[in-house]
Amino acid sequence: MSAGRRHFDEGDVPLRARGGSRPRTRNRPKHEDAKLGFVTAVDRGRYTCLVEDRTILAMKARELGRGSITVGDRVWLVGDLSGRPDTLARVVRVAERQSVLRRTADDTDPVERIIVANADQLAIVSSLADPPPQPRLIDRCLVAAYDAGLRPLLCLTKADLATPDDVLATYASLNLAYVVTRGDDGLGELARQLAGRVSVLVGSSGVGKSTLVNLLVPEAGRTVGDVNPVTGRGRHTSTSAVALALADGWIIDTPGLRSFGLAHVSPDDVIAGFPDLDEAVAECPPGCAHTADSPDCALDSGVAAGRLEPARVSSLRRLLASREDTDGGGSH
Ligand SMILES: Nc1nc2c(ncn2[C@@H]2O[C@H](COP(=O)(O)OP(=O)(O)OP(=O)(O)O)[C@@H](O)[C@H]2O)c(=O)[nH]1
Ligand SMILES: [Zn+2]
Repeated sequence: MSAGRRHFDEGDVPLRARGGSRPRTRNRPKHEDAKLGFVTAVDRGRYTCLVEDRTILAMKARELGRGSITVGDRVWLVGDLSGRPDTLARVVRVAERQSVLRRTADDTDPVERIIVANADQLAIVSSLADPPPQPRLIDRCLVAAYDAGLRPLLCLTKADLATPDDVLATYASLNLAYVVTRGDDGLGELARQLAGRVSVLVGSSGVGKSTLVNLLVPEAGRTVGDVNPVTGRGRHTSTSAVALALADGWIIDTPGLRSFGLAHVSPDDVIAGFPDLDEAVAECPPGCAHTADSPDCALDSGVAAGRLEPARVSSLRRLLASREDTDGGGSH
C-alpha cells in the first residue's frame, strides 16, 4: 500500500482481496460518512489512526462491542476527524484482516494475544552478542510467521561483536531472507527488504530493534536502552507496538519479547514451521511423537546421516514437548 507516504485512504485497503462475494456496501453498514484509517498505536483504549494525512485519536464505538482493534488494523471512523488537540473520533468498524500475528503467554495458555494485524513480513531481530542469539526463540518466531502467512526476515544485529556464521549455518536449509547489521552498516539491505511491505519487528529486549528503527525512521525517536552489563539484557524500553511509516511500507516496532508462546498453533502446524524437517518427519512411523525416545523417529536417522541440523531437531522436539506440558511449561 502507499500509506508509507503518511497518507492513508480507501485505496490502501484490499477490501475484497480474499475471495468473498459480499457486496462492498456491507463494509459500511450505517455510517455513510465514515472514513478509513490505519491504526498505528493502541494505548489504554485509545487508538492512534492515520486518516488521509492526519493523525487522529479515536475510541471504540459502543456498537463494536468487545471486538478487538490492534495496530495494523484498517478501521472506519466517524466523528471529529480533524486531528485537532482534544478531539476524539470513534471507530465504528474494523476492515477484514489480511493476516493476524498471534502469540500466547506460554505454550499451554488458551488466551491468544494479537500482536499485529495485516502485516506481511515478520522481521525477527536477534543480536549476535550482548545478548547472545536465542535460536529457540527464533524458531518460535519462525513457526508463528509461517502459521500467520508472513514472510520471515532474519535480522542479525551487532555483527561488530560476533560473526553471524553459526546462526546462518543453522538456518541455511530454510533459505530465509536475512540481513546482517553492525551499527548503520547493512541498513541499505534492510531498507530494501522492508520496502513495500508491512513488517513487524520482534526480538528480545536489547537486541537493537529501537536502534534500527531510529536509523530507518529518525523522526520516530524510539528510546534506545542500555544493555545491563550484569545480565546482558536490555531494559524494557519500548512498551507497546507502534507502526511507523517508511518511504515505502511500514515497520511495526514491538516491545522486547521474553517468550513467544505457541499454544494457538496445532502440533502439525508447529512441524510445518520447520520446513527443513517436515519432509523427514513424513517418513516417521504412524503416530510418531517425534520425541527423543520415539522409536524409529526419522529425525534421529536424519541427524545421524548428517542430513538434518541437530540444533533444529532438538529445538522442534523441545517445542513439541513444551506444548504437552500441561503444567504451563516454559516457552523459550
Ligand atoms: N555493539 C553494538 N551495539 C549495538 C548495536 N545496535 C544497537 N546496539 C546497542 O544495544 C543496546 C540496545 O539497543 P536497543 O535499540 O535499545 O534495543 P531494543 O531491541 O530496542 O530493546 P528494547 O527497547 O528493550 O526492546 C543499546 O545500548 C544500543 O546502543 C550494534 O550494531 N553494535
Ligand atoms: Zn518422528
